Amino acid sequence: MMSNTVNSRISGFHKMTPAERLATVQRAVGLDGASVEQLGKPGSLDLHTADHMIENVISSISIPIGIATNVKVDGRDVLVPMATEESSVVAAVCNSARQCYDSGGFITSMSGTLMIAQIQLVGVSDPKAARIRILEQRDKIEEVCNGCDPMLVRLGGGFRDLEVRVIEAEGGPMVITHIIVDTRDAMGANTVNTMAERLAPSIAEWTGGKVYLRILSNLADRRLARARATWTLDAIGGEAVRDGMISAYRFAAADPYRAATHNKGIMNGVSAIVLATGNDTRAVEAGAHSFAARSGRYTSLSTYEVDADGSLVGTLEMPMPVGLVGGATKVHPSAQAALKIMGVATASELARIIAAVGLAQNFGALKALATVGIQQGHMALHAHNVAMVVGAVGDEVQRLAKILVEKRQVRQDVAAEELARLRGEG
Ligand SMILES: CC(C)(COP(=O)([O-])OP(=O)([O-])OC[C@H]1O[C@@H](n2cnc3c(N)ncnc32)[C@H](O)[C@@H]1OP(=O)([O-])[O-])[C@@H](O)C(=O)NCCC(=O)NCCSC(=O)C[C@@](C)(O)CC(=O)[O-]
Ligand SMILES: NC(=O)C1=CN([C@@H]2O[C@H](COP(=O)(O)OP(=O)(O)OC[C@H]3O[C@@H](n4cnc5c(N)ncnc54)[C@H](OP(=O)(O)O)[C@@H]3O)[C@@H](O)[C@H]2O)C=CC1
Repeated sequence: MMSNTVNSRISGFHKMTPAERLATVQRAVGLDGASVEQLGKPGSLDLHTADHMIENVISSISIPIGIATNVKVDGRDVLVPMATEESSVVAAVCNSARQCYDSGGFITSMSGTLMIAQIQLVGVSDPKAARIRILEQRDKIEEVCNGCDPMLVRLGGGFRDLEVRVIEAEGGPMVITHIIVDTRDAMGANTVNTMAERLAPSIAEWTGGKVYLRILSNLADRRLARARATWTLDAIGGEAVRDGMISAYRFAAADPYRAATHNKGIMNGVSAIVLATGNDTRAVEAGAHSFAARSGRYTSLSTYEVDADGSLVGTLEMPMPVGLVGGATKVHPSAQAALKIMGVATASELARIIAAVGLAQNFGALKALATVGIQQGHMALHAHNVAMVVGAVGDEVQRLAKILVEKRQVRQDVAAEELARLRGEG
């Protein structure tokens, strides 16, 4: 990890103004003036940069970046930037991380930074022999792949392994070659796609078949990020809360209808950091859901158990193909600033923080669901959005949201009536 030492335990951070929060983060991590200025601009992506990122640009949309406090990962406090449009997501992470801070925070690990590219071969009469013929060429394949990206090889990455599978598909067997590549600090899609395209003509030549697709697999199961945390009974409020949360997990483990929502909750945290760092949200989401279905039955990405002391232990394991270079990560100035706030030096460190936050997010939702219900906390924060939808401005937003929460009626019709009353029109 990079060397900035930070204390993520910041009580009442949510009560500050955005400018005060930015100043607090600046002080906490020693953020440079240019990054502070960048994050402080009203719209933080200039049109020139935007115009070179994607096609047909007319503007850019701003999504709020919130800071998750109280997060400790592998003994290091970290302030985590999260880009999300959904209220209560950031608050939930702060609250969950606070409850495991004193029991060690999050312990994380990573299986590696390996990505898989697939080459699809059809039209071979002897697919089993074709498979062996491709495997015989391992040295040649390694040479071709590494020849595509000498820079990556210099950085310690490059070709690592070869797998060839014969799959039964409609219309006959297909021979699917997997090249497994260490892409280091890049997510690696472009890197491995180049290798697969370069290799494809040789595969056709060695086998006499026809190659169609040459593309990475988003089921990045050689790039798993893992996190675990312990929540003591004192921290979470007793056995009944713990047992309710375990039951909630077991529900998700057993039922795909529930697992989809359970995993959506995990992705609230995961996608928010992936987006804040300019990484590919769709790639991580596709990996998460395909990994959740790897046994043939869609299930929970996280687990919850009771340890020998009676505490609640949560774990999360999921593909985390994110990078610090490549794609938009280096291009988007806010993504660069987000990385500086976290003080990460490698893609693996980023992936591990994301896994920790995914677990925190899941814990927060399960705890609310197993106790008071999701609406109490979520709707209290969502009330601000409802207030703005009906036209509240300035301090009306806070005042109207408070009235809606007190009335336990966070609804637009009620908000409109109450706003009129506030303005003395009703
Ligand atoms: C919302 C809370 C945190 C309130 O929880 P609370 O216990 O009422 O909070 P509190 O006022 O006692 O404050 C405790 C701490 O929470 C944090 N906190 C408290 N308020 C804020 C705030 N405004 N902004 C930032 N942080 C906040 C903060 O860390 C604070 O400590 P302090 O700083 O005061 O020392 C809680 O009810 C919660 O975690 N709820 C879950 C919310 C959630 O999961 N939202 C996601 C959207 S719903 C969804 O999409 C997914 C879902 C639910 O369907 C997934 C699933 O089904 O599994
Ligand atoms: N299905 C999917 O998910 C797909 C996703 N994508 C997109 O691909 C992009 C990501 O591809 P990616 O390959 O990461 O991007 P890039 O090709 O932009 O960047 C990777 C390259 O950066 C260079 N590099 C510099 N420093 C490092 C380092 N420390 N570690 C590793 N590489 C380094 C490498 O060599 P060199 O300098 O020689 O290039 C490497 O090949 C994203 O935008 C994603 O949206 C694209 C297609 C499909």
